[in-house]
Amino acid sequence: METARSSVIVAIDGPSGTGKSSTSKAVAAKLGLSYLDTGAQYRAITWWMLTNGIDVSNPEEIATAAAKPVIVSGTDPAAPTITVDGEDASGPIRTQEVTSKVSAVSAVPEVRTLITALQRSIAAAATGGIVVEGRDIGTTVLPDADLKIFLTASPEARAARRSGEVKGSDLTATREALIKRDAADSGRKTSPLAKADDAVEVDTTELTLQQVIECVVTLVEGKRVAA
Ligand SMILES: Nc1ncnc2c1ncn2[C@@H]1O[C@H](COP(=O)(O)OP(=O)(O)OP(=O)(O)O)[C@@H](O)[C@H]1O
Ligand SMILES: Nc1ccn([C@H]2C[C@H](O)[C@@H](COP(=O)(O)O)O2)c(=O)n1
Repeated sequence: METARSSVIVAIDGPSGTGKSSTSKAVAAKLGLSYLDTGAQYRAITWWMLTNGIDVSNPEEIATAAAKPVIVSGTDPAAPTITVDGEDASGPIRTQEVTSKVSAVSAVPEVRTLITALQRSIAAAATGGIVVEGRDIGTTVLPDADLKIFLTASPEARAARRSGEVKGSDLTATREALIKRDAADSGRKTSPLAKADDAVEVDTTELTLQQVIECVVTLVEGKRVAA
């Protein structure tokens, strides 16, 4: 007999610009789930390091400072928030400077241990279910997630999407920057960007955002009704 499950944990991973945030937020809002942007947490710790004079080219210095900032994520998909030591960090974490340094900071094992523990505690507290998006959610953070999705798209499509967000941006430079960041995120030793063996891969290159959202909603609904 099929029974409705009260909560579901969804892990959505993939490279930069594949649509993880847009899709995860929309799916969570539509299904009444919480939402966690784990990239925002790595950006937040990177921003704290930069504003506190930490040399982000020095992994030992990063490791020593990693436990100092207090990072708090709000999980309402309609208004996700992120604060560092009580200060709203949602704007500063999106600067070019943070984007260019976040891969180096997030590769430090001590940083990953702390942020992973934070992510697991947030997921455990979300008793109504949650969509968690990032790079290592299905492989490392929540290996027992009910549903794992790995979004992909061609570098050209991803660069075009990102360029569309910033007026006058250079498409080639945008493409090179995201390929470089993906290579760093995939090549690090500790919990690299990777598809979990049991993840469903969705290539979004030729899909509209609405089509991706509908596809993921269908997959989640399938999991919400337990066999
Ligand atoms: N299928 C799609 N078709 C067209 N545009 C899309 C699609 N999916 C997402 N976008 C757009 O692409 C941009 C990047 O999407 P989004 O921020 O959700 O990606 P992401 O995977 O979370 O990226 P990052 O990992 O860098 O944060 C946004 O402007 C979004 O509206
Ligand atoms: N689970 C995660 C999420 C993010 N990161 C790192 C690697 C990304 O380049 C960076 C920023 O993420 P974005 O905001 O672009 O989604 O954070 C990670 O290592 N693990």
